[in-house]
Amino acid sequence: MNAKKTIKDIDVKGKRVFCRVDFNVPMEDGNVTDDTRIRAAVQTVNYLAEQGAKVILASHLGRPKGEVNKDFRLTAVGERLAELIGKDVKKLDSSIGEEVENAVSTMDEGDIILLENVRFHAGEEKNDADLAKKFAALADIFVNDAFGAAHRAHASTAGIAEFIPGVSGFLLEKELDVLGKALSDPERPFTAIIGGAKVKDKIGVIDNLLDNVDNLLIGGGLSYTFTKAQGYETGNSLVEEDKIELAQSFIQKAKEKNVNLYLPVDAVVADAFSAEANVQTVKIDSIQDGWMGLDIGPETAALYADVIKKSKLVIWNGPMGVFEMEQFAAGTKQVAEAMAETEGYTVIGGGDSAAAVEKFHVADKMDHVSTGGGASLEFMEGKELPGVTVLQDK
Ligand SMILES: Nc1ncnc2c1ncn2[C@@H]1O[C@H](COP(=O)(O)OP(=O)(O)O)[C@@H](O)[C@H]1O
Ligand SMILES: O=C(OP(=O)(O)O)[C@H](O)COP(=O)(O)O
Repeated sequence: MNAKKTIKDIDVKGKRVFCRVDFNVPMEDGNVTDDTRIRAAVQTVNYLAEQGAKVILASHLGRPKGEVNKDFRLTAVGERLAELIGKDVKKLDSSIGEEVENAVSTMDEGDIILLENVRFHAGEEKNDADLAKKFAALADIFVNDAFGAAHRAHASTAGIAEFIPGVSGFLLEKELDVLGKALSDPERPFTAIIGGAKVKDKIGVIDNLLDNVDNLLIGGGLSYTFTKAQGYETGNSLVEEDKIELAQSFIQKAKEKNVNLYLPVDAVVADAFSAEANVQTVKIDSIQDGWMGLDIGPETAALYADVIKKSKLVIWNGPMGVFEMEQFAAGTKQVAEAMAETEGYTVIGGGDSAAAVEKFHVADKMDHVSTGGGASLEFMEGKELPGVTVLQDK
């Protein structure tokens, strides 16, 4: 991938800048529970404002499926950003239309506006040209600093650059630099840990990882599709039925490639997806009807911790369990602590994984906490990231 122009390479003074950030942060009861991604954007936002740009920030939050949904408004995010930068952030209730055009037309140099969730428009995820054109009409320059969403070809991450010139922000530049260096000639043993709940997004990544890594550890919601592929029952656990065969083929490929593929040997199961559920620890071949796996078991966690501590490079994306609930947090905590202890170079990717290492107070022990989960995985696979491809070459 060619080096891309950054905000340092252009003059932004007096210009209207449409700056796409990834403020898709974990929320609970309308409050931001982890502000890692907001803090990660501060450098770019401050720089643009200090240079005298008119800063128009845009982000998605969650997956509201193209409709306005009050649970996915960016209001609390804007408030948190304002606290962090110590400047006013004018939060709007829409991302296109008259309110937005009027607000932009009265901006002074250094002013900051935060648009409403761009995914309230169905055209965003469809990369609709009309919507992209409307975003572009608000600004003179497109700055992409949304590394976490750079693997999405959406109207505000990619389409917009068809109409106005695009450059990268500091966060996007740093992520590409650090991840690129770690992976260009990986230190070995090289271990990848994949978990979380976005099974469809992540399972495909495994194919390419099997060409590169020495050890692959699978946990989280993703692991039960593999459990099923091993021929065991999974009760009510998260399983993508149409990916079972693919999981079987990965088990085979790992053998052929001499990759150590580690799958859970035990699980913490519950009779409901709830912090108050009844819970027990079972061997992986003994998940009963009516129970669901919500964390890796202690034997699995110990095994994974041991592999991590012996690795020279470890990348981790996706929690090992529903760590937000105390009863299902132990597996993720143990993996996080092993990551903190290993002498190997450690990279964490993903909004929830970053939140997990924050929660367990080990974020500062990691070599790099990436703001992108899917994005860092796709980058590691060597895939082009649409949000990067559209930017101007140096
Ligand atoms: N066994 C499981 N069943 C259901 N959800 C799970 C399970 N394990 C982890 N999760 C959930 O996965 C979510 C994170 O998944 P994902 O978005 O893929 O990770 P990231 O944001 O780090 O890329 C967490 O909110 C966690 O509660
Ligand atoms: O949280 C994100 O990705 P991640 O869970 O892979 O880290 C990004 O904001 C992208 O969100 P999306 O996966 O709904 O497109």
